[in-house]
Amino acid sequence: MKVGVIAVQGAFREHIRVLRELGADAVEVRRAEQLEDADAVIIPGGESTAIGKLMRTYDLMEPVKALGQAGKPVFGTCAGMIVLANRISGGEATHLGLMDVEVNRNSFGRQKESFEADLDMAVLGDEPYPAVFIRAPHIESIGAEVEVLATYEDRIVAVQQGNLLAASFHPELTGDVRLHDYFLSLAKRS
Ligand SMILES: NC(=O)CC[C@H](N)C(=O)O
Repeated sequence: MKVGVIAVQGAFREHIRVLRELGADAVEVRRAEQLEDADAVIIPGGESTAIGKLMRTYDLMEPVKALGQAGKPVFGTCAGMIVLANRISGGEATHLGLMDVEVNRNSFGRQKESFEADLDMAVLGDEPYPAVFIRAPHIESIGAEVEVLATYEDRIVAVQQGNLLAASFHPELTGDVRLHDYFLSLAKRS
């Protein structure tokens, strides 16, 4: 199982570490060729404007879009979720626009820069999932094909649309590998 992690900015090293711990062949992606035989892709957290700009500069937008449209799993965390969205509140220009969600970029920002919260996520079992939020976005609205996986204080913070997965928080920063494991299970099925 080869998983490409977009490695232009942000927390890509942490994703690579978790994926390798789970036995996946994780590779840092900075060139389109590195995505050629990828079974799945992760877009990490960081800063969405920077990630979007660098993905365009390195010609990574089209190949990632093509993988997602071909049914390969794509997981966006925090800024990566913003990069996946097809609407950004305030009318900002979108990036990949693959996922039918509207995101609010800095909904948990300023007053609460970062925090941890236990989330109920039925797809991960009964045990609460410890989520780390850092200047986190949330999902304001979703299309008909999108399933809510978790909410925090009535805000949607994790979603799935078939092969596409997105979370407001940073699953690569907690010791809990269940969400990466779930993502890899989607890749095995596809
Ligand atoms: N930790 C994060 O990835 C923060 C994302 C940030 N709010 C953005 O707009 O890109």
